[in-house]
Amino acid sequence: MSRSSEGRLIVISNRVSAPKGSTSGAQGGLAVALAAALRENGGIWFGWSGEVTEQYTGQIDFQRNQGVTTAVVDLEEQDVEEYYEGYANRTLWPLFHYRIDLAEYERDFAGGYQRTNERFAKTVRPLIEPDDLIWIQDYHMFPLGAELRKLGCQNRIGFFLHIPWPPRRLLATLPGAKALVEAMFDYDLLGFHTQEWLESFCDFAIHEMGATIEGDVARVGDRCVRLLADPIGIDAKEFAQASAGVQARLSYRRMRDSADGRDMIVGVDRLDYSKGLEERFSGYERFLIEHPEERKEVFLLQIAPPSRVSVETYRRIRNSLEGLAGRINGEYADVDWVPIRYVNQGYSRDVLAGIYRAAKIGLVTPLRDGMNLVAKEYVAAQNPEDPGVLILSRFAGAAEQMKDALLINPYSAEEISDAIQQALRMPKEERIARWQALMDGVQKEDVTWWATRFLDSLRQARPRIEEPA
Ligand SMILES: O=P(O)(O)OC[C@H]1O[C@H](O[C@H]2O[C@H](CO)[C@@H](O)[C@H](O)[C@H]2O)[C@H](O)[C@@H](O)[C@@H]1O
Ligand SMILES: O=c1ccn([C@@H]2O[C@H](COP(=O)(O)OP(=O)(O)O)[C@@H](O)[C@H]2O)c(=O)[nH]1
Repeated sequence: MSRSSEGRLIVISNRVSAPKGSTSGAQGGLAVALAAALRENGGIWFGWSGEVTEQYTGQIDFQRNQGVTTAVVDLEEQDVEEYYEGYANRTLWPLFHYRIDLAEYERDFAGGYQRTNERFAKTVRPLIEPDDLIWIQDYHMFPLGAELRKLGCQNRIGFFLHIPWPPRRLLATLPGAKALVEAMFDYDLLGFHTQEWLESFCDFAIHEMGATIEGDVARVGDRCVRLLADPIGIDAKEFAQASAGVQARLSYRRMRDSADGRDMIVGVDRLDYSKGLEERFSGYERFLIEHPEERKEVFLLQIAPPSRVSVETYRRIRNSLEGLAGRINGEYADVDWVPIRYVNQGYSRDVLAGIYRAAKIGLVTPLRDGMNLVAKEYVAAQNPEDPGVLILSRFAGAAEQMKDALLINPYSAEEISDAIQQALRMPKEERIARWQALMDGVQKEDVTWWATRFLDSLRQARPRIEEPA
């Protein structure tokens, strides 16, 4: 990453993980990526501590860990309910994943979201120095840039969206959609994982707000913002190393022993309705029905740690998935074989690396996903001489880069079933050729490439000039 002499990097995101070494805990890929960028540039990572306090004080807890300074604040119960669980995860998350049937439009959520973003802005503002580069992450914080501007912040501010941008007609159902997009013109740079999400943003801006697009700049009246499609990657080198480490070797051996000669198919996802887990199980069941001769030759290991458990839709998906796994196992299992091993526990990425490597197939079938880092980790963990096959949803952001996977429509049980059969029968030469092409991409377009492209582009933005009072 090209280090700038210009100033520090201030990263702001809802979740802040103290980096304890990228593969030592069950931290997501985003946390790893941001920690790497901060180590490189120096600076501060600000956000919510994940803790609840009786009354918001704005008191910051600073910590320094492995070259990264984190600065976190506690939120009030009401903030958590309205901002995180409410507007972020009951309104925006379903809407941006094309599930308006699940999206809840409540004034209290919108109000709490705005209030919490104002609180974040006031709290972080005194930490910002004139030369700092500010990088705000994700849908929890759309209005934060505008709030910082109101507090006189003239720094270059970039925003990166980690989830899809929905089609215009869907976004138009959100009360206050225009104001939300309007606020995005206070940023200097907007980053999306894919060209598709970027074009959907432009479509809304053009047709609902009268914007014009000139090259990579969107303009509404006298306000403009630069746009960048910048797919996030993983730390491929480190992940490949981790998959040769002790933890990974142990988990690889454990899985091979317990597989007892059968082929393992693996899925690893937060327990989230966007990940298409029910459709995945149904596709796998279709495979068992269409290929009875394969029944005892394979099994599906689905790792699905619970996520956002205080939100009702997440409790529902957990119940329905348990029911579905139980029914499929009840119907097809024998005394010496169960078709699905369904695990609600999270594992460290070292352990996951060994599990990925032991799996003949990586089954990644989200109905919509901003990127999906698991798809990239699965590829990075494979044995180059005998790699497994990645089956990937066309509707994951990762599909724009990973064309050598077996790309499927996750809504079609038949396509999932056919792809499983094709992967199991795939000759070794084809597996190696596909894997090599995928691995080249995962290595080249890694997490450093992602952060560097974004930050270089942000640095090129013209600094804003203080308006005369
Ligand atoms: O913080 P949580 O509410 O527990 O959720 C975990 C993260 O989920 C989302 O991840 C997204 O970012 C990934 C990295 O860019 C991407 O690969 C994936 O497709 C997205 O769903 C969310 O956007 C993060 O903010 C959350 O921390
Ligand atoms: O038990 C688990 C399950 C997942 N992950 C990590 O969580 C991240 C999930 O990222 P992805 O982009 O696939 O989906 P998200 O959960 O962010 O929507 C990946 O780095 C996984 O390795 C983990 O560390 N332990």
